[in-house]
Amino acid sequence: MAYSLLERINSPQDLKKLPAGQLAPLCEEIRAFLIESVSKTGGHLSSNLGTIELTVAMHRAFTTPMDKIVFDVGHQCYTHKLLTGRRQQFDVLRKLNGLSGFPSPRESVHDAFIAGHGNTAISVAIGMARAKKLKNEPGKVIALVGDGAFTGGMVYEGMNNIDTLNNLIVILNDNKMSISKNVGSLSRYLTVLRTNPEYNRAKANTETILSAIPLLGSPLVRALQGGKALLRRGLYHSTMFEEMGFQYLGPVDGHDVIKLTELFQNLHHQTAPVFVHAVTVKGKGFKPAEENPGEFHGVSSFDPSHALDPDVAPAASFSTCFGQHLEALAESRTNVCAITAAMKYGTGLQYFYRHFPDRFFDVGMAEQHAVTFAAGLASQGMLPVVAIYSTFLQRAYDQMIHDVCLMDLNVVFAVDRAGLVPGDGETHQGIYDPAFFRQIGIPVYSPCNYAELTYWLEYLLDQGKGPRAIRYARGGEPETLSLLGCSKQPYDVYKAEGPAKTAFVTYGTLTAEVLKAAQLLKQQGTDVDVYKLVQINPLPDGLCEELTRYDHILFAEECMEQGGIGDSLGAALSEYRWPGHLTLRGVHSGRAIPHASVAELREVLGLDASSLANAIERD
Ligand SMILES: Cc1ncc(C[n+]2csc(CCOP(=O)(O)OP(=O)(O)O)c2C)c(N)n1
Ligand SMILES: CC(=O)[C@@H](O)[C@H](O)COP(=O)(O)O
Ligand SMILES: [Mg+2]
Repeated sequence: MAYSLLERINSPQDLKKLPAGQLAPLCEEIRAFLIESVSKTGGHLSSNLGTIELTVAMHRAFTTPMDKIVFDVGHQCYTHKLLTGRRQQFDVLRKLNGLSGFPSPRESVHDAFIAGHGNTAISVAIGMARAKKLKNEPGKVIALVGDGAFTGGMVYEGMNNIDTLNNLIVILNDNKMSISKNVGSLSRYLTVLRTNPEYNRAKANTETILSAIPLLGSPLVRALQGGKALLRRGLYHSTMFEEMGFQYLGPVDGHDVIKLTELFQNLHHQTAPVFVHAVTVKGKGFKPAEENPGEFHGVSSFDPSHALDPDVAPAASFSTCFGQHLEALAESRTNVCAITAAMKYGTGLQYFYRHFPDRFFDVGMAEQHAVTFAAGLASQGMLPVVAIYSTFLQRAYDQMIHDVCLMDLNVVFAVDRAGLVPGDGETHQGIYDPAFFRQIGIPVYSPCNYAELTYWLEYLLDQGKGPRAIRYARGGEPETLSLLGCSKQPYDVYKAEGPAKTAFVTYGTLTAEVLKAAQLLKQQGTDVDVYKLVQINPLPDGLCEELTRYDHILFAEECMEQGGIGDSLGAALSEYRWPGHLTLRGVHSGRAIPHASVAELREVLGLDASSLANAIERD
């Protein structure tokens, strides 16, 4: 398809030169381009289709990089990237050395701040706006935040600190969706704002009447927004956002690019922090995505003419295996509850939800609350299973210590996306949890295939006591690991044919690479025994004694090396005054992990079979 207008936009300045009458046609071209391109590369689709007009209007009314546009989560930044000179890179979206799927200041001066985890944009924007004030710098800071992101507590911490920053603009992109339908009282409140005529009519009239009076209008409007809450409340229902110090404008049509542009251009005269409530449709303009925005939130490549069938069962994966087995276990274990932080389908909990809706809790993008909520449940005898991606669990570090461990409460952490993940890049890697669980003292189990996940999940529910974690990779089990069957012991040894003075030690799906490395070494005449751990913290009893018989041990893990499980093995072996040589292979801090396939990431990090085999040869 020809994109005659879009091809004329190679910088934000080009957009400003476009006649106003061509803005809506440009948005349609962007929409068609995104459907065509993302259907080939995969990526985030429905969120980006829903923010095209908002983004065009922002770049029409504001001037980056002087004005800062801060995206919350950042998965909806594709139009922003198209308008800032990166159209030609979309064929390598989320690919090694290609375009990131999230904002990245390393990629462009127009990307104000990195993003990937939600609820951060308002805090970032306040910091930037305050810095502009302190440095007496011109320019606005605009935070684009979704309604799903508004279910996270940090958003309220930020709004509590907006003070009188009249260079701050928060745009709420309200599409009633998180990844699945948005949840909680905030979502219900936004529905009132969208539909209650009191907010719609009274607000618009009051603002229009008052700001139409040139001099009197603005001081009076200022007074309404400022301390004169009683006066304001006498005039109309004030919104939660006004009570926090914003001038609230909305709800406005988030797809009317002309009106949005006019609104944003008027904000150059703002006298207070402004909150724009935009209403959009997630998946706008692509019928299958409009009808099923959750299915099209994150997509792999697909044929746009044959939309995904939402009733088709998801492919087998660790998440599906976890979700289906937890559902089965919960039948007789009536104290088991399941908690997700806005990732019902991502964690496979849709099965539990359909069977036990009363014991299922989607708390929104609120991982800290999820963990402490679980602690509250456990303190009263329930057995909560908290299913959170490794990367998102990072933000509940204190809650795990303070609210779960100090009282030794019965909480099971189901840590999904544990290890390297493709596509999402540096903000989403599941590489820190073994180190922080080890530091906190939470037992961790790492099944390498579905059979082990099934066995050890049941074990942890029935035998475990206090906080405990089971972690598993994104996607499906490697064929070679499925063939290993289920290790019902804390660790297993796969002996070489001949006597071995070298051992590989590893856990999880990286075992597939390690077994391949052992094969490569065998072909070169070197026998290596392979130890596969399931219980990784604390190290299993008897492991260290057994390992002291080797001269050389290579420990490989798809996690941070510093503080990782290899570290704990090193410490344990030194207590045995083991004279041998330990080689650690993991992820090193300070190394940005690019967006790429897991196989490519393992090569980049030296965790692929040949690198591991060479590590033995070399050392
Ligand atoms: C802290 C955190 N938890 C969970 C996620 C996973 N996640 C990515 S996008 C998303 C939903 C975002 O909804 P919203 O902010 O409304 O944006 P929309 O996709 O509707 O445009 C979630 C839960 C995340 N990125 N960060
Ligand atoms: C943007 C975001 O954080 C989520 O959409 C995340 O990309 C989901 O990851 P999975 O694709 O592994 O479920
Ligand atoms: Mg949303």
